[in-house]
Parts: sequence; C-alpha cells; structure tokens
Amino acid sequence: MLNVEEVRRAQRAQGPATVLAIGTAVPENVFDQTKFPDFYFGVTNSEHMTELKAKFKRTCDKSMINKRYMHLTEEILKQNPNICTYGAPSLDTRQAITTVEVPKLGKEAAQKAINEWGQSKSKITHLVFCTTSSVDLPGADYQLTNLLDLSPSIKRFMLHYQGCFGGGTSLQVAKDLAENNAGARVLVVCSDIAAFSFHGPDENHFSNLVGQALFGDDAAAAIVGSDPIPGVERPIFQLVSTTQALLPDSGGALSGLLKESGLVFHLSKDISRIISENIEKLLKEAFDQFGISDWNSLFWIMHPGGPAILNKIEEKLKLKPEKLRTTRHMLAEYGNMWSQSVLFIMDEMRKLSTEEGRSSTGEGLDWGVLCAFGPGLTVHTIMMRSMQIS
Ligand SMILES: CC(=O)CC(=O)SCCNC(=O)CCNC(=O)[C@H](O)C(C)(C)COP(=O)(O)OP(=O)(O)OC[C@H]1O[C@@H](n2cnc3c(N)ncnc32)[C@H](O)[C@@H]1OP(=O)(O)O
Repeated sequence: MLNVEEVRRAQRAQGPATVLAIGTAVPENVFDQTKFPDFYFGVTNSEHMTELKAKFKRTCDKSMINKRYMHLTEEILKQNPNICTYGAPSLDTRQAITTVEVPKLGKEAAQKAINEWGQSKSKITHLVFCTTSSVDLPGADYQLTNLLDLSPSIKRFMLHYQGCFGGGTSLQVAKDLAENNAGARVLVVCSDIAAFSFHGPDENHFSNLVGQALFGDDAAAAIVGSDPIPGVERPIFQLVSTTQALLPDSGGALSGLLKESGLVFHLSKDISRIISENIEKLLKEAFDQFGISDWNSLFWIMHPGGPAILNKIEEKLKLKPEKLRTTRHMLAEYGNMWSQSVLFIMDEMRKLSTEEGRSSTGEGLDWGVLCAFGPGLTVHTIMMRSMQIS
C-alpha cells in the first residue's frame, strides 16, 4: 500500500510547465490609425469638438500604432448609438455583443493552438479563460467548452477584470495547474473586444480618449503542460517561476468601473513613471535567485501599454533598442491588446527566431522575462527559458 506522501508525489509532474502551442485570432474589421480620428469623431457625432479632435489626432499620431482590429464596425455603431454617446445607458447592448463575440474569438485562437499542438481535444484537462469584456453566468469558459466540444469534466477557471496583466495571471495559473497535476494539459484563452469600453469623447475625460487611441480587439490561446511527450509534443518556452506585485503608491493609477454606460476607464498620466521607477526592483527580486542581473542578456516579452511606458522602461533599464522590438512591432500592428498581448508577442518571437535562423525560440538567448501590467497597478512577471531550435 502507498503512503500519503507517495500518492502526493505521484500526483505531481516532474518538470517545469512548458508552452506547447500558441494560437491567435483577430476580428475581420481593421482600422488604419491615421484615419481613426475622423472615423471616431464622425461615428460618435462629435465633429463639433474640434479642439478635442485635434488633441486626439495628436495622441493617435504619437501612439506608434499603424493599425488595430476591432469587432465594432461603422454599421454596428450606427445601429447602436447608445454605445457612441458618452455616459448613455448601454450595458445591455454591449453585453448582447460581448457574451457572444468574446468566446467566439477565443474559440478561433484556441482551435489554432490545438491544431499546432496536434493532440486530441479530449486530452485537455483544464481551461483558464481570461476576459475583461464580458460577464455572464455560466461564463465565457462555459461557452467555449460548448463551442469547442471539450469534455464536460474539464476543470474550468474564469479570470475576470484583470485588464492587461491577465495574460501573466493566466499563464501563472496554467503553470501551477500543470506542475501540480501529472499529465495535465491546460488550455489558456485570453479574449477581449472593446465593445465593453468603447465610448464617445467627453471634454472632461481625456484618459478615455487615450484608451480609444490605443486598445485593439484580439484573442490568444496556449496549451501549457509539464513533461512534454518526447517526439510528440514540441515545447516552445519553459515557464520557470512567477511573481506578482502591487506597486507602492499606485492606487487609482489604472482603474475601471462597470457602469450602466459600459466599462469606464481611468488611466493616470503617471503610469509610465510609476512602472519605470519600480521595474528594476521587481526584476532583481525575480532574477537574483538565478544570478542574473544583466537585463540585456534576457529576451523580453513586455506588455506594450503605450510608447511612453516602453520608452521610460527602456531608459531606466538601459535596454538596447532590439530588446523591445517585438513588443513595439506588435503595438504597431495590433495596438494595445489587453491580456492577449504577451501571448501575441511570444508567438511572434518564436516565429521570428526560426525565420532569422536563431539557435533558440528566445532570439537565440537562454533566459527571458514576460512582464504584464494592469489595474492596481499590478505587475506580473514570469521568468522563462527558451527552447533550442533544431
Ligand atoms: C488596460 C490595462 O490593464 C493595461 C494597459 O495597458 S492600460 C494603457 C496604458 N497606457 C497608457 O496609459 C498610455 C501611456 N501614454 C503614452 O504612451 C503617450 O502618452 C500617448 C501615446 C498616449 C500620447 O503620446 P504624447 O502625445 O507624446 O504624450 P504626452 O505629450 O504625454 O500627452 C499629450 C497630451 O495628452 C495628455 N495625456 C496623456 N496621457 C493622459 C492621460 N492618461 N490622461 C489624461 N491626459 C493625458 C497630456 O496631458 C497632454 O495634454 P496637453 O497636450 O493638453 O498638454
């Protein structure tokens, strides 16, 4: 007969959690950032706010974004003017869109991750679904289980309202599940569409316009598991350890309230200062145990936030320009993608590493850091190792 300790040991995996596959999806509708100010002030009937429009145009010009994908089209917005009018009751209209579209876009990304993984869906043991764009019971995790025809006995975890650090939390939960349950294969899905937080302009709320200039809709998925089956599963990155921190004196710097008029954001002008002042301390706490203190020796999967944030972090850590090039490229091509951004960057980095003939999935480097931040201010970091490209 086995004793309790032996049973507990047998329940756990041997090795660290690895990302075994990644999939991404975007809505069909794409906006050219240079044309967005005209579209946005036109569709919200706000052309008379000429000064505000000029300032918004400057923000879009400085955003370093070329294009963004969005579920909301001119047609949808014209059919639902309550979404366009700042402060107008519109939650029912928004819910009707997001409860359907969030799991649908998530399904597209998940299916791509499952295809890359190449294993039967019946082997997925856990689902972690993360969104800040929808609330219903049972939630998007349940909808996705049905849409993908996953096993009814899959163990589901729904993460709501994490904002942009949700990609970090989702991977951390997946890591803990994979390492503590031998044979577990965790499907992670992050999906957000701005139908919850699209608002027309208001003279007294410019940080709303900062969000309208930056956010894009997307979904990303990953399969996470420990002890990959040799010759069958192909690990892309190892998730070695994780940290989460609330930054000092940052309360209220980034917050949101779900109102009758939808999800209303407040973004402080201090976000970039607060993050850049704290980032080195967080990295030291995370990497001291591995004897790593040269931040340029790492590959970087950094949530973009906005160019001001990236510039300040780069300056503070004296990062070489190539360190954040994938983050900047994804910001340019997709905008600020909420919780999905870190998975999009991870996906792009491993593809580029192969295309450029690098020796590993992390631009030829061994160690890397994933860093996601959001409401709190909360910063989530994951210490990662790349895999050799044969
Ligand atoms: C959702 C999540 O959980 C996580 C997230 O990612 S949240 C998003 C985090 N990102 C941000 O907060 C954006 C960071 N900011 C930026 O990258 C840049 O400021 C920007 C691209 C938005 C604009 O670039 P810029 O024009 O060069 O910036 P800057 O000169 O600082 O500001 C231009 C104007 O906008 C105003 N402004 C900028 N940020 C503002 C804010 N958060 N709130 C109110 N006003 C703001 C400035 O006061 C300034 O106004 P005036 O012209 O009247 O003086």
